[in-house]
Amino acid sequence: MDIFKRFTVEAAHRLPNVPDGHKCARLHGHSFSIELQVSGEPDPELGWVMDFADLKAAFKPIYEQLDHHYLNEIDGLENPTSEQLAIWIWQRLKPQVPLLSEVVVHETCTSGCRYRGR
Ligand SMILES: Nc1nc2c(c(=O)[nH]1)N=C([C@H](O)[C@H](O)COP(=O)(O)OP(=O)(O)OP(=O)(O)O)CN2
Ligand SMILES: [Zn+2]
Repeated sequence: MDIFKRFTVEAAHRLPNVPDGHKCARLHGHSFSIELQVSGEPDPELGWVMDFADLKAAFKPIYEQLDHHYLNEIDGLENPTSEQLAIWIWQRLKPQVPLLSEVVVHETCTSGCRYRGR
């Protein structure tokens, strides 16, 4: 069974490696929607795969590094595409949440990325 929790990260970025004239080379911001999915069997007594509150607590230090920050200034996010942000989150959260199965980054209402560790 898969459970998920969504977070909104307000952040600025620019994409430094895009071709000349690309709009994303300019500084701009997004309300990134980050969805974390955790997969496993529900505990027979508790009835849940994992307490949503524990997932929120595990993500909190990562969230705080991102929210209301300029992503390009964060170590490992010098080229903060949706793809790189999903990988960056996965690498930091997976050791804390072994049942983590997917990180989804919605950069806009129509664009985003799903990452499952590969
Ligand atoms: N594969 C990727 N492509 C693009 C990324 C990315 O992270 N990965 N990022 C961007 C920009 O950051 C941009 O802010 C988002 O791009 P886009 O979806 O083109 O944004 P729009 O709101 O302009 O989309 P429309 O649906 O066309 O209005 C670019 N590409
Ligand atoms: Zn962008």
